[in-house]
Amino acid sequence: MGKLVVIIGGNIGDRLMYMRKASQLLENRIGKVKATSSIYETAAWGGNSEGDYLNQVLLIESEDSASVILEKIWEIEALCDRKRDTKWGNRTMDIDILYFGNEVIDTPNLQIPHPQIANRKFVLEPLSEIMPDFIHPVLKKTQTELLAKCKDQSWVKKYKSPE
Ligand SMILES: Nc1nc2c(c(=O)[nH]1)N=C(CO)CN2
Repeated sequence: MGKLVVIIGGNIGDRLMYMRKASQLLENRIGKVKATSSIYETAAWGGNSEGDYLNQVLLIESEDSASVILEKIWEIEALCDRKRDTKWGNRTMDIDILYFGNEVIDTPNLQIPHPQIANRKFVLEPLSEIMPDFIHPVLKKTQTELLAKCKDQSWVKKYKSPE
């Protein structure tokens, strides 16, 4: 059983609906969701996005290998109306693997831990909420320590659902 940590998010369409749909599909196809962060509203990171994102981190127990998980994630993104898109462009749903236990994987289409974790507040804020003491298997720092050292100035705030 591997502890999979993913971040889900999107910035176009009915953002909350896509977050719920993605969580449900992750649970049905990949494994039981053990913990979820709050949903955060976050400034678009990178040059090509227009609207603000919703983001959430999920901890999932899975029996699949990392490569099987990646294929399932691509299917789930497609079911959430994800179109072929530009790097860092607008999207209805993006699912990124952040950690898979203490595994370190470095292949062209899969890098675990995700190489940008330490640079992104929209990732470290929800990670610190649900697993503050988890030690990054390469950087050897906790999520709280990484957040404290992160230089990203973009805003990240808890999202209050309109309903
Ligand atoms: N705040 C935020 N910005 C992004 C995000 C995201 O999930 N959140 N995803 C992107 C696609 O790689 C590009 N920029």
